[in-house]
Amino acid sequence: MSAIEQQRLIVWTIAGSDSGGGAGIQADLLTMHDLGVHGCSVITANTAQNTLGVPAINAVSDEVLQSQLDALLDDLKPAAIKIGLLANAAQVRLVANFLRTLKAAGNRIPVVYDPVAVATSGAQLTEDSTGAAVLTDLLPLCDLITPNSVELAWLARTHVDSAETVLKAARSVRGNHETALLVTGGHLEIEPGTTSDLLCTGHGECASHDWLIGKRVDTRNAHGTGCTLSSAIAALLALGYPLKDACVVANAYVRRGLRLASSDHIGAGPGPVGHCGWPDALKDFPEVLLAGSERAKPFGTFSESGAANFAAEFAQPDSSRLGLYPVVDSVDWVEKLAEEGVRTLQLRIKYPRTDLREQIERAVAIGRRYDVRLFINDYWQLAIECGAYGVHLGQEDLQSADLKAIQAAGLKLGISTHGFFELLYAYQFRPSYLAIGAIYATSTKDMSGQLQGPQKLARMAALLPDYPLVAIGGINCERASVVAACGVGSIAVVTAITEAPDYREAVAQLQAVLESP
Ligand SMILES: Cc1ncc(COP(=O)(O)OP(=O)(O)O)c(N)n1
Ligand SMILES: Cc1nc(C(=O)O)sc1CCOP(=O)(O)O
Ligand SMILES: [Mg+2]
Repeated sequence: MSAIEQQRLIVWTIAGSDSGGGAGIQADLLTMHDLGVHGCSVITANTAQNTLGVPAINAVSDEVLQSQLDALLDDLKPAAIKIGLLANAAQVRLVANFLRTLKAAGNRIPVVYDPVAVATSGAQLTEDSTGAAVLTDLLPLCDLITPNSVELAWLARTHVDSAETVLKAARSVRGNHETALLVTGGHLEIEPGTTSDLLCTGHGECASHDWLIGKRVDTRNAHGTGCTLSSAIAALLALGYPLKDACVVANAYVRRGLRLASSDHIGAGPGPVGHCGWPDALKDFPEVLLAGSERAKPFGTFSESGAANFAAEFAQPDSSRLGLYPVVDSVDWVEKLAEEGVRTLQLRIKYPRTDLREQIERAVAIGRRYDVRLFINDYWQLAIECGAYGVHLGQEDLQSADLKAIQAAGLKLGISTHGFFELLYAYQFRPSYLAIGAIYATSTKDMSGQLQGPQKLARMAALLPDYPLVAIGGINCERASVVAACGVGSIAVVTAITEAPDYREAVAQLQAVLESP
């Protein structure tokens, strides 16, 4: 094994072999390789199949299944596990016991289960009694399960044919478990020309759901999409992607595979989905449905209050490259940095005093005098009243702020995002800029669990090449050129300037990085 391969994270697939090479273990290993992890396989059944059907399942014995799991555990410990076809209830219980033992030993390994029950051809792939064992034994041990609507109906023992019935069935399958559920929408067309995946996450009071709407690709080469999606999610979880990010990137990976394999001819029946590398085109990514948009109506998530406050397409800044963007907590800093020729600034006051309005008024006046794009963090009403250039809001503010009022007043709007899911969500509002953070660990604010790093930043920036993008979090003079090379036109900093030994020197260095071609 080469040095590079030894550093690769290991992901297991516990699934059936597809002799036709389009789905099952074969699709899983192609996906894992494509996304940069090392795939190991535990074969549950040697299916005899081609693009026309599945003549035989050929489940392996419990001993054969167990021996593969034991061999891998001895030497090739996984960073994530994907489970696909389990041919009978005994296999479900065996795999569940294995996972239970792993967890009892203190292992925290993400598990994604794609409850393969019916092939795209319509062939039944698992014994009927398997569904009950899945719900009682396996589901509680999984982080995510990814049924399509047919498999969801099979698990929930109900009919699924609309957004409402998908949601109801998904809730009944999840019960009280923390296991997230992603219902893939390839079999059900809720909105013409699109696929709608339902992602249910959280637990108890925090339970929520999101619809991911993607362009439907007109192709018959869709064999193996479920296996590809679930193994892509497992690979991404192994690589440290949060669950929602892993789901939207995997969704795009599959759509890219469908799009690029659409003209292939492999076999006389539906050919395999392609495995075509990292998804770097926005058109392959799903849109995250917003509750206030008209589009939410057929999904039952439309609310009058959401609609009353929904606004998109905010005023664009004069340049998509906002340059150096210091974020400071006082009017003094606004003035000192404006004097240094900084063109974009944010006033971020986290401990407001009684003279907050006056501070904002003074900052706005300085901004006007020096022709600075001055954004006010959080206090959108005062920003409107004082005539600021713009407002910066966090994701959670999007529910409470009056977006229509911000838009009507002509203020620019910047929105914080942390990862692919939030980026896609915030992009629906078409704000004046999108901030991506935290790129590195920062002492200014607790961003643990939300660190992106330059590779993810570059991948996100590639999706929106012409959009005003701002990188923030832990960026200093040494790191600035790496960050700028990721494709953002602006870098926001707090301590790199406010705690610099010489702030003028820091401004000059950071500006030089951002202005160099
Ligand atoms: C440019 C920029 N990006 C992100 C943030 C963070 O904003 P938010 O999520 O609202 O968090 P607080 O700043 O309010 O703690 C920002 N301020 N500026
Ligand atoms: C205020 C803030 N927001 C972030 C985000 O990721 O949304 S990171 C951050 C702190 C930035 O401070 P510094 O430049 O000192 O690391
Ligand atoms: Mg804020």
